[in-house]
Amino acid sequence: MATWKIAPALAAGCAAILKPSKLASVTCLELGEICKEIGLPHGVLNIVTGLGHEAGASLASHPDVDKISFTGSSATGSKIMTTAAQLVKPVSLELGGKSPIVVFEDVDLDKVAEWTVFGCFFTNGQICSATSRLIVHESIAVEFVDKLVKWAENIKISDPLEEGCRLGPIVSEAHYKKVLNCISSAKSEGATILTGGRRPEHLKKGYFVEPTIITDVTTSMQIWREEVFGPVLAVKTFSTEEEAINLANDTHYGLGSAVMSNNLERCERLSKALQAGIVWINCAQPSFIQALWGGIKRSGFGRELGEWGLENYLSVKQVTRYTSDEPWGWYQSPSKL
Ligand SMILES: NC(=O)c1ccc[n+]([C@@H]2O[C@H](COP(=O)([O-])OP(=O)(O)OC[C@H]3O[C@@H](n4cnc5c(N)ncnc54)[C@H](O)[C@@H]3O)[C@@H](O)[C@H]2O)c1
Ligand SMILES: NCCCC=O
Repeated sequence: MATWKIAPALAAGCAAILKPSKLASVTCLELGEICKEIGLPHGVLNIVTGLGHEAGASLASHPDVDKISFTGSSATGSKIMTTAAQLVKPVSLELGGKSPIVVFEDVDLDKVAEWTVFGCFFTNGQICSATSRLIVHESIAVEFVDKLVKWAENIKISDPLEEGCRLGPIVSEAHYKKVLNCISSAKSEGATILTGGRRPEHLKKGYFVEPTIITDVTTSMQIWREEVFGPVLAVKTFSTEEEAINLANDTHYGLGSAVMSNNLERCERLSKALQAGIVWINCAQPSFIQALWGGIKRSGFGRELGEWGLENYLSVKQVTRYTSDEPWGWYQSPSKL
């Protein structure tokens, strides 16, 4: 995702400093090597590794950094915005989400089961736009959720270097514990873990969590409201389109959303009604370099990718040249007195 920022920044003529996550610095350093190989002039792209509260915070508050483009959690985004405000520094923020996937009763259940599983469990749910809140029509809920459980239990969980792996480990020990904690809080609040919720039996080490589906969820539960950033799907049912929209929008996030229905007029209505920066119709997660990316509400602001991504690093300047031979004439000339 670093290239979502670096490519348009360099194309717009800016020099850039990339500060990767401490958990994912190596690929960014490799990107630096590639830039050297292709002859990018020294100093145009600078990569500073380090801890967020040290390296990240220092960059955010540095008077020579003219613009901050941040991808990360809403909590850190808020800190960065506070820091940047001191110097009236522009920011664009790509933050967290708790994205809904709304499934109507007229769909092909198997096709939509695969999209639902992919939308939430792809890269272990460690995607900002993971469609982690399933809102399914009550008339198909039992059959659909039953299928989801079968799809989830069929996912190959293994060392990501193993052939056919579709779910690897969580990024760190701390995050692994956070994911398990979210699941146990849901349980203690009265939700039901239909499948998953623990380490797979065949993997004795590594931060693996089985794909998890949770029902009997209420809208006040943490599992419905807060981002897990792990392979955890929370399920609620609806009876009318209006109820589905209200459930989908009842969140302080607004990044992704998906609607699954064979009625394209209904999809169109929902794509307008859903309060999110991204709407997928009859799919979830495919993203394209030409199509804008970004959220509303606490998922942030600003858009990356496509021509919108370039605008983050451009500043429009007004230049006015006076072309008339006539004087301006607002004041009376003293020579005429
Ligand atoms: N909207 C998007 O496009 C998008 C994409 C990917 C991830 N995300 C979000 O990112 C989060 C997961 O990533 P994470 O765990 O790395 O997030 P994080 O907020 O913990 O860290 C993100 C970055 O901020 C830095 N940082 C931490 N404290 C800082 C501070 N005080 N000042 C400046 N920088 C600081 C970290 O070092 C890291 O590089 C999730 O919430 C996810 O939804 C959003
Ligand atoms: N497919 C893009 C995902 C970006 C957020 O994590």
